[in-house]
Amino acid sequence: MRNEREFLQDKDNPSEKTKDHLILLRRFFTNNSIKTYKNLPERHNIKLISYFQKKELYKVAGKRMKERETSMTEKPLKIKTPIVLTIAGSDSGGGAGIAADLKTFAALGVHGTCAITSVTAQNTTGVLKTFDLTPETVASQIEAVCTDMEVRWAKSGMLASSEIVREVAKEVRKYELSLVLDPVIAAEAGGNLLRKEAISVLTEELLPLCKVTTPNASEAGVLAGMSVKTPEDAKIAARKITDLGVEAVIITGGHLDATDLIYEADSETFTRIPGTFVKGGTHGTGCTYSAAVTAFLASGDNLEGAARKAKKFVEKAILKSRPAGRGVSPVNQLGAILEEKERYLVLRNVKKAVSILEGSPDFSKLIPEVGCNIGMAIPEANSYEDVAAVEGRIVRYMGRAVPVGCVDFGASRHVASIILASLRYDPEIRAAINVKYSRKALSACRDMKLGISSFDRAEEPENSSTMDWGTTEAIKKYGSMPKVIYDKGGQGKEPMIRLLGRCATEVAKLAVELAEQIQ
Ligand SMILES: Cc1ncc(COP(=O)(O)OP(=O)(O)O)c(N)n1
Ligand SMILES: Cc1nc(C(=O)O)sc1CCOP(=O)(O)O
Repeated sequence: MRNEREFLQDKDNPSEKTKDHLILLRRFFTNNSIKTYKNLPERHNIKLISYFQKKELYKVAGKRMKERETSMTEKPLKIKTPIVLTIAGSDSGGGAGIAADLKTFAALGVHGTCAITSVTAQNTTGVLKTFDLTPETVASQIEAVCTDMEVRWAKSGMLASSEIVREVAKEVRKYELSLVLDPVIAAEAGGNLLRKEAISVLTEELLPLCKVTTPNASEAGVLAGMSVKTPEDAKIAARKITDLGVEAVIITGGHLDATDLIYEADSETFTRIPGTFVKGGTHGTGCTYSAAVTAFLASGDNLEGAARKAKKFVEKAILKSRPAGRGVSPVNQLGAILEEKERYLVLRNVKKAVSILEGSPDFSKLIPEVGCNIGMAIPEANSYEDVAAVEGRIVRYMGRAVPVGCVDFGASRHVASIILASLRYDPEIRAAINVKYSRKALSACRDMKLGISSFDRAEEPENSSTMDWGTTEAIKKYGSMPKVIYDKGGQGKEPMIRLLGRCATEVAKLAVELAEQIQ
């Protein structure tokens, strides 16, 4: 299909012209508003075509007009956000209980509501005092939420007393809630959260109404009446717990081998979900996990899917925890989800940067023999997996810059090392590209008034990583963050120029500008 100008300049073959013209017009109407229709005949010089079918034009226009009318009269599409409820205690330290639950719900895109069972005076060192609310207060909150909003999935945390457990069981029946029960018995840092006498009420009156329960090893031990010290014990305990009437149990492995164990009573199946022990604050982990399982189930995941996603989410939330207080720091739910968003933004930026490079014929001349890569890191990156770059690098092919593979995290070593080293000095500098070294290129960098520094491979100590050491050396020598770091190579090592910046598109534009300067 020719473009409009080629078409109008072609004075031969009117029948082909008409056919092409009609296709052009159809495209026009598909892509543009009907209002511009009146201007169309002049633009397309319709008189040129003797048997231009006006009818055809009107047919297309009419159809488009009708489509627009119906789309305007249709009711706007309602996308439902799941509404979930947490029935739990408050933690004045903001790490566990409803604070953790509501943060988790918000991070995972469901609307969270709450019924508070107990107010705890708590911080990172433990629970100092608890003030239980009356069962009536708890029931009232559940009623307020459930009579107004469509709540299907709920979770329970700290239930404090036999009376509250009984009341919650009544409300779960009344509103036919699908309940995820986190059997909160004590806080990790110390302090009872469920009275001893309430344990049997929990197992006999509430547990049989639940879809899932999410104990850790010691809570599973209490529910099953045995000690859970090994993965084998966990299997036995899981069966015993479902014998109490709950449909499924997930015994979290944080206190065992980091593997979670799901047991579903109906199918009598065990599923193991391996994980890794991660370092960071863990206060609120149990609450966050059960809230995440609830949010994923409410969003339509099956139990295994919800459990897998919840585990990953909690691991990230632990990694992202921030020091708070003198005891166990709380997990960071929003940090966990923001990192996902950052990764998406970084991927998008690197992809855009690659298309800037692909679109510049001049740039291909700056590609070194070993190829070039462009990378960008997420904020606070600390591993290659936190830097996105081009798999297999960018090479020169038929006078053009061609990315060999896709943009992905973990795709670079050299450029990623340069970025990770730069980040340590200036967290704003998150992107880099390597380009071919030449005296001309270096002097163009000077003309462009870019701050330049360098390192000498001959001075590199043994057993160091060249990129990490070289970047660090160059930054130290310059006294602040240079825009350009070069080295003149070494035995079997190509000399190289690296351009640094805040994002991948910034360094891509800089590289294209440099390429244009040295033409
Ligand atoms: C009010 C309140 N509810 C529950 C807990 C227990 O939270 P959990 O997530 O199990 O975390 P740790 O307390 O074990 O860190 C709580 N502490 N407070
Ligand atoms: C081989 C090589 N050396 C570079 C340097 O800066 O010295 S850049 C480079 C190519 C890019 O590698 P990657 O895909 O590992 O980032």
